[in-house]
Amino acid sequence: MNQDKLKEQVAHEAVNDIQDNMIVGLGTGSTMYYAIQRLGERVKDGLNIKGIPTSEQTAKWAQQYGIPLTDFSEVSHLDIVIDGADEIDGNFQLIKGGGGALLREKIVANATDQFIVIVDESKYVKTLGKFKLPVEVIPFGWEVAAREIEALGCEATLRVGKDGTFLSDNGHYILDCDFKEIHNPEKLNQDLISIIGVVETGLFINMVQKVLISYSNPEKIIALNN
Ligand SMILES: O=C(CO)[C@H](O)[C@H](O)COP(=O)(O)O
Repeated sequence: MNQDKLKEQVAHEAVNDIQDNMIVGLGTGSTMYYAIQRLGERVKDGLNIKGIPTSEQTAKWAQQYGIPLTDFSEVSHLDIVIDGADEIDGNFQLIKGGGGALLREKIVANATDQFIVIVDESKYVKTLGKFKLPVEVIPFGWEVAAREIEALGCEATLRVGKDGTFLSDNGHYILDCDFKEIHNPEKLNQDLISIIGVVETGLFINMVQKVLISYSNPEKIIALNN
């Protein structure tokens, strides 16, 4: 089974957890696309929910599929948040931000006690770090922040989009940081966040309640509860 099919299956499984009257955090990325599509079908069939999107792209998809949206001016707690990830390890620690939405994703995930992560088998790793860690930084003086980040033991590359330097939905830059292997994600997160100019990191530490992983051979979805 190809990776897209695995993403679709795990996304559909997660949407089964959504019930009437919930406020739902909607993550970002290609796995979430399938979840939004499926959730839109359930809304069409009468499910009454409101979503909070973690990116402009997710907001567009949600509107396209008829999912009513709300925001933090109306809501302070979310009943459930569903999101993809770039890597997850056996301690439920994550790397996110491949799509550049890590800041809003972390704000939304922090507002629930039901943060559900949906991944295909390729994302479940022994040690984090093969995927370059996204770190969101203020554009002014980003070079200084990058040098301090590199002093922690990585190569930091400024992310480029199709129109030049990539800008997050918040108007910030993203540095993709190649640490190769991250053995103490909690400490690294602390070290990074203490650098002036760093807005947020793609390390999601001790935030996940449940992960759903789709496998192809044999075909199955495994739920791991934290
Ligand atoms: O963190 C993210 C976006 O900022 C995504 O959840 C992550 O990049 C996974 O994306 P995909 O489902 O497309 O593989």
